[in-house]
Amino acid sequence: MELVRGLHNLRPRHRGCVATIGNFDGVHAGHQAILSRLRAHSARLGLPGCVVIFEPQPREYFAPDAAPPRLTRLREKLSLLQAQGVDRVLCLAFNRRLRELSAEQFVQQVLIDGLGVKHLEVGDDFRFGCDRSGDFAFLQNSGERHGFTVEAANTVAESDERISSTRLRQVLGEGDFALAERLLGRPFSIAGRVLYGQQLGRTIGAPTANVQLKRVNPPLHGVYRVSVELDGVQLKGVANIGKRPTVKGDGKAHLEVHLFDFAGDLYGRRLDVVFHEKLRDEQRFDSLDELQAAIKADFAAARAQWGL
Ligand SMILES: Cc1cc2nc3c(=O)[nH]c(=O)nc-3n(C[C@H](O)[C@H](O)[C@H](O)COP(=O)(O)O)c2cc1C
Ligand SMILES: Nc1ncnc2c1ncn2[C@@H]1O[C@H](COP(=O)(O)OP(=O)(O)OP(=O)(O)O)[C@@H](O)[C@H]1O
Repeated sequence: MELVRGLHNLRPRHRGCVATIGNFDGVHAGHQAILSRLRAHSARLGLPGCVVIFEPQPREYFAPDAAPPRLTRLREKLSLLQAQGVDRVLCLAFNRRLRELSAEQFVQQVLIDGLGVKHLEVGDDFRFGCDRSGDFAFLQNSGERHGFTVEAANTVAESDERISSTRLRQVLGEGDFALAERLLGRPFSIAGRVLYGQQLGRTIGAPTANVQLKRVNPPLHGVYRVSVELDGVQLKGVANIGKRPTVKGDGKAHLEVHLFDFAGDLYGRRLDVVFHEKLRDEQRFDSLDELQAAIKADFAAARAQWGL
């Protein structure tokens, strides 16, 4: 899969493709349905399938402090899109210039001049352009004038409710990982590289791998039962996602994972942490002794659930 960052990096060889546009945060089952339509049209026309995404996502640009948590950061999103058979991703910086483009200018500059789109696949509720003025009817009309076809994919629902990134955030917030798995078509996980921590964990009997969380605002908070696949073996453990209010920290959210019956060195490795169950909220304890006792209880609870 090829990643093109910004319109200015598009070359004449990129012209001629089938495309879809959106945030695709989480690459959930609704997104996967669109991507499957994209693959079908790509095969029919013998043209590459291209996904246009934005970084930051529009709401992160408009309201950085009030934007919803990210389900997938760029790297995770790209690897999930690749796994869905996408040939090319055009990642556009969402900035003032982009936000000011009218729907008409967006079609002209991105779809026609940039990508030479022959078929566009969108969801039935898709809106774009300055003030979200471009909708399906607008796209169909543009297509007729510029020579591309447009198709609106049917809504994918679960229990009569539309699957969306927003719904996933809510379901994850409620700790319903079984439902999250149905909406995603895979278990929810967070991937990242293991960084050096403060080395305090081992002194309180809980050595942890500190997984780099590039998200300021993760979709989960608290203590969870988790697993990690390492060299083909499933390791079981517990994780805490939070600001660690008991110890002096940097005020940012951290993801720390303790794996049971494991003593290897994980520094520098990429882990994909799969979440299975929420055990409790993160708390501020008055002493390290109390924190240590709580962590010990978390370990016991998770081990019991895992049958270890
Ligand atoms: C299972 C588990 C539960 C945790 N719960 C809390 C908590 O409720 N409150 C808190 O302040 N920190 C909590 N922590 C984070 C610890 O404060 C942290 O692991 C410890 O400070 C070690 O940090 P270090 O690995 O950077 O040295 C938890 C960690 C684990 C592994
Ligand atoms: N459940 C679904 N069924 C069909 N199409 C969908 C579904 N969810 C999203 N899409 C389509 O996938 C494309 C990308 O969607 P996008 O990520 O922007 O929205 P979303 O998942 O609904 O997120 P949000 O909850 O933030 O609105 C859009 O064309 C959208 O209409």
